Amino acid sequence: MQTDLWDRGLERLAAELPQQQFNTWIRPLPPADVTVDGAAVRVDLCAPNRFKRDWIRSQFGERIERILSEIAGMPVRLELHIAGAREAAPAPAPAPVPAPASPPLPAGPPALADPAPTPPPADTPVHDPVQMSMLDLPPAGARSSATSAASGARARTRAGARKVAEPATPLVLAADLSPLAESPALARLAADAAAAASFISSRLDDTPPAALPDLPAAAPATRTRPPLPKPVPRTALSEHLPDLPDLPALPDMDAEPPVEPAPSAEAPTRPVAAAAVVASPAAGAATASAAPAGASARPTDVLGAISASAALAKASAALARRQRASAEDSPSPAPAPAASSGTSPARAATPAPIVARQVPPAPAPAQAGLAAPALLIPTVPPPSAPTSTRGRINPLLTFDTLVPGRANQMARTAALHVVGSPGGMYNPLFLYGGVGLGKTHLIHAVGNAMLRERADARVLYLHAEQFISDVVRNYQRKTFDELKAKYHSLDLLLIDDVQFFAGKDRTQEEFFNAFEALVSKRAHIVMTSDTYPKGLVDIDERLTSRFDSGLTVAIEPPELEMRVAILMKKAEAEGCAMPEEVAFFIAKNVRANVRELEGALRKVVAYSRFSHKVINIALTREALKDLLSIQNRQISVENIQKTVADFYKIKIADMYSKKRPSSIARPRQIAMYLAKEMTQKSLPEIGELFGGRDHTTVLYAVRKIAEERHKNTELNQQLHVLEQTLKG
Ligand SMILES: Nc1ncnc2c1ncn2[C@@H]1O[C@H](COP(=O)(O)OP(=O)(O)OP(=O)(O)O)[C@@H](O)[C@H]1O
Repeated sequence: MQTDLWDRGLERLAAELPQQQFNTWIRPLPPADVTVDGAAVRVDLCAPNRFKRDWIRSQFGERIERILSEIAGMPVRLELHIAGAREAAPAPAPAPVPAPASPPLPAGPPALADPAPTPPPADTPVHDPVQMSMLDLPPAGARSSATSAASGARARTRAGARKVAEPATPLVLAADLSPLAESPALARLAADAAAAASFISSRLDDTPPAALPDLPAAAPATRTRPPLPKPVPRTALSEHLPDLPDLPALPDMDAEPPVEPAPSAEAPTRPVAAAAVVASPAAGAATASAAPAGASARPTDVLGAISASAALAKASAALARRQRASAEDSPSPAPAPAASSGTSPARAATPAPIVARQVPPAPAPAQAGLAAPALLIPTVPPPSAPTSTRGRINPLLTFDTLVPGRANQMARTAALHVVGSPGGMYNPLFLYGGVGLGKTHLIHAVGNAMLRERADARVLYLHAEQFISDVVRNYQRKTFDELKAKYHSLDLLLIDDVQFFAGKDRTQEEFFNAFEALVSKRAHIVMTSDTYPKGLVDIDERLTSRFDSGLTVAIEPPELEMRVAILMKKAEAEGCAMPEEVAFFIAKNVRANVRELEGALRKVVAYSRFSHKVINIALTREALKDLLSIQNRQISVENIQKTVADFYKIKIADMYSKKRPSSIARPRQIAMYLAKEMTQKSLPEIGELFGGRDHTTVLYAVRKIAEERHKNTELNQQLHVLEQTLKG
């Protein structure tokens, strides 16, 4: 009966876990060994490395055991091993191991937890083919293929094993943590895992203690391992450089911004938050232009070169803003002669009333998948690039280059739906979320996909500030018909950061008119904002209620797996060898948003190139030391307690008190959650700092808030605010 226990368990896990988590952690595991004793079952599972073993144990151990127990109809004990270690030394007969509920591991200084307990030698980049498979995540519906892949190799059943007397769960989940106590950082990791183990075991206390089996001493596992997937080939980006899509020429930085000051004072005054369209290529160009300089520099110049690179990135962002402002003079696609004139196309162009776009010739199949994200653009395009046909849509920001994950799953699905049936459901589509989470990328992806579907579609992307500028200019020139003709005739309007309309009455009026005109003729509108419609301030309710009338979807900060996948994908496109543990290290320490992840990756790559050293944890730690030390300095549990107490208007003392009314207990749970998310403290350490609470209380709070965050928009918003406040 137990022969297919693991396969059936896989099916349940595939159904219960978010797809990306399943694909990242569970699917690549080789089939488990199942050993049955009359009263209980033991399942032996191998993870490819220690990091994964510990992560799977702490994050999924309890769930796996529960699911398998339900399927088996008897208690199931999960044993997790490191693949190589287990194969090299067949498991001896398990001896009873005492399992302290919370091992007394040393509390270390607030250093960074290193997710890879044993970093490889500096010159040995490690590529885990299993992990690399993340880069090629299957589409929705792949669960069945995932499980059927696993069903090729059946879990085996062994019967007749003798029984053991000790309770199994604490033993299994707390086992094998001792090596982690070697360093304080690892000790904290171990403490967390042990705390999780203890918590899990406490929840499974009603399992009959004598019901679990021991294994026969001479029964080493034999298993059929499916061949590991081949590592994704790392193609040098330079091979494809000539084939990269053309990008807009960069404007003259010294030129004055073209938008004239408006008497109505409605002209944009705030700095543009989302400059992705042009900023990203520019930032990429900045990195690239720093590289040759750095390449010829002495290794001692590395830090200077990196700051130069950062300065260049900043300059290019400013330049991008200029470029966007310049585009105000040419809100419509420039006529071809102007675009190819070799001067700044934005300046040469004359505003045209209708925005019509055409897809440029599709790249050859070999390059189609290469659409490199912004980080990876290594060169400035020639000024004669034919930009006019694409207008403001960045051809690099496509669905192909957008890594999917739980954080953007809904938004991405909705966006694909818009492409599939524009003007149909979900109109308008309102995407919101914190900075750098991919909102701009996603609406460009919609634009690109739409143009690919319908070359003659009239599609316009613009930042809200560009719309404001347009309104101001037409107001000054009294050319409202032009404005109407331009916007009301679109098939798809993609407008970024609509929170910038705040307080701009005339702009809101015009946008309202455009909105009504477009929706009534079944043209589609996709908007982004930093908050949900009802959270927008100083925007007329008749607009915000319309924003909310289609589909409103949040984009969340990416979870660990997604951050790793993004890093691996961007590094791969860069043609750079990124060991998996380095990706984990960066992803664990840079959590805020994708833009920061990109920045961290860019630094590491530059550091490696300038110093001619291979990328490993030590180099990464060195390259990111400023970033990491700032994080450590700024975010302490005390800081979190104070910030949360201020936010919810309770006393700081309530963070340590035993009071239980929900007006106090809830902020306290939120503070515990943030402490776990934003610091390197272990659960017991956090419990101690919250008035000596047990680690299980902290774990409960962390899970509760994490789960609720996905369902409760208001809580999610509050957490965003708190996180941004804490990050400064
Ligand atoms: N899921 C993802 N996969 C790959 N790249 C991503 C993803 N999400 C974001 N990025 C990249 O991160 C960078 C920032 O994304 P983007 O500009 O779209 O963020 P945003 O949400 O619009 O931020 P802001 O609110 O500051 O404008 C871009 O280079 C984008 O390509």
